[in-house]
Amino acid sequence: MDFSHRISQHFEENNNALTLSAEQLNAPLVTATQCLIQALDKGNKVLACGNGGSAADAQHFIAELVGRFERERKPLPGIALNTDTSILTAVGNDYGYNTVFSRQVEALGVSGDVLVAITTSGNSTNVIEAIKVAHEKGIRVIALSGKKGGALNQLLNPSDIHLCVPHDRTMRIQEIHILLLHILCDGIDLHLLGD
Ligand SMILES: O=C(CO)[C@@H](O)[C@H](O)[C@H](O)[C@H](O)COP(=O)(O)O
Ligand SMILES: [Zn+2]
Repeated sequence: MDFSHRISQHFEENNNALTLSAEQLNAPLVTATQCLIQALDKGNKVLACGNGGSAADAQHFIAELVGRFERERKPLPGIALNTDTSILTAVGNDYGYNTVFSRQVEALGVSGDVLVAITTSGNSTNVIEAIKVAHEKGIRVIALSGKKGGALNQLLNPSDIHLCVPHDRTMRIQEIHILLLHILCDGIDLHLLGD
């Protein structure tokens, strides 16, 4: 078994995906950074959700808002919708798994908030349902996806922001999603604290 060759292939594939993402996602990342800054400056909050690895990414991002990123600053308001097991099990059990995020957007979201919706396929129904409720409530959506965006292409509004990683493998998409979220954190800190 040639592990060494396979490992090299992972690095090379990641590198190629990263180069393409840098070319394609700079402009939407600027818009996403401005969207978050605008909401936070007005006192609004950030909601985030995703499944599996994307659930980890959502809570990682929110921890960097509420806690801190690289430098000391005030805590920023955000809630990861995939972290409360009582809500997830009650809503999942009583209303179905497809509603576990949308019901929380309904309960917690207000106009002017931002929903960071993370799905590598663009097709997870519970994330899609959360986006639909966000639209109903005047909540702007920053969607992180891959695999050409899936159902998000039909669903997102012109005022939403789509950060679609140009790759088809879930792991490569997730690796770049965490970079994108760190770039957004850095943009917020740059606005609040300067260079
Ligand atoms: O992390 C991984 C695979 O790398 C998995 O846990 C993965 O996140 C799960 O299969 C998710 O359910 C995939 O959902 P999505 O990205 O298509 O919305
Ligand atoms: Zn993963």
